[in-house]
Amino acid sequence: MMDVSGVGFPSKVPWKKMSAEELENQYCPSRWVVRLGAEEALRTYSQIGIEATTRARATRKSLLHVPYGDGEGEKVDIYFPDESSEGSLPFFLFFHGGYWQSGSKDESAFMVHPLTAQGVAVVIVAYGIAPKGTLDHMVDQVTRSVAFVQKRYPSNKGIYLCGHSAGAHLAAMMLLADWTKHGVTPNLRGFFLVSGVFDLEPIVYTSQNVALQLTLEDAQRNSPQLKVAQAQPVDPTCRVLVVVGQFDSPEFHRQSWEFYQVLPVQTLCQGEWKASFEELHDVDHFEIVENLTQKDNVLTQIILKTIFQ
Ligand SMILES: Nc1ccccc1C(=O)C[C@H](N)C(=O)O
Repeated sequence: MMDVSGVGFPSKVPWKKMSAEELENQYCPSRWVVRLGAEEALRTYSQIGIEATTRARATRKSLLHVPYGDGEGEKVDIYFPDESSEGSLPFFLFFHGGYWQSGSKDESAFMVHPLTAQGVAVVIVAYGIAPKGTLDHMVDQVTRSVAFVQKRYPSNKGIYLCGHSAGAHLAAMMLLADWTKHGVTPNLRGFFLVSGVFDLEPIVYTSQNVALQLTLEDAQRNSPQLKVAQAQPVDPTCRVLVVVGQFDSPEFHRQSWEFYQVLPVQTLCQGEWKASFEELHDVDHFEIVENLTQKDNVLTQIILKTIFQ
């Protein structure tokens, strides 16, 4: 593709100059894991997710497979702190990753133990992955899951959305949601966008698109990178944290940094979101979430501080 940036200036869209192999590589997070081989990294990730979920279900008060809609698979698992009054709590919703085509709520309860121990209710959200589900439908499902939590727990102490990888994209799309047609305005107080993809155009040219079947128009319509500057701010004190792992690929770093740059942040008194950007030291695309099983982990602590500030 042609470089229109001019000689001597780095292209604003470096991926357009990449070979197909390089683009594929940049958007394959497991190939950037340094501590393990790619396949072993994916296996370990799912194993840690399954163990955390098994533990959460065995030790925490929970409501499992609660429907948030009539569609197949439109379910959430809700985990509560011990001896809590069910409604008056901060709610932390997690949207799993896996390029909108893998992963499930049943292996994604990473953060349940440390967050519920501190008095936070954790909701792990399932959505209909590709090739069965389309991206537009996933965005609609996630929107309905957030509205569902607000309707079920109207006295909540804040709703916090966290997504990883493709799930961070889905969470970011909630900055653009039109809540009026859902009959409720969720009490959104924070977004934790972990190693996300916010401009979907490059994905169209990778093997991920075999299952996704995104057209360029689908990708643009679903790119918060292109839309968020025009979005209505949610709540003046709502926090948006964009975070990426040190060992994430350069394209993943660019995705997070550029999304942070277009967030309409500015100052609190102008009524816009308080945003911050963090590169987490010494973690890759998978460890960044695996470590949420630990209470002393940096990101766990950032999440707790944000919720209880
Ligand atoms: N399973 C995941 C869970 C979370 C986030 C990404 C993935 C991926 O599999 C990404 C891609 N297929 C990879 O091999 O890196």
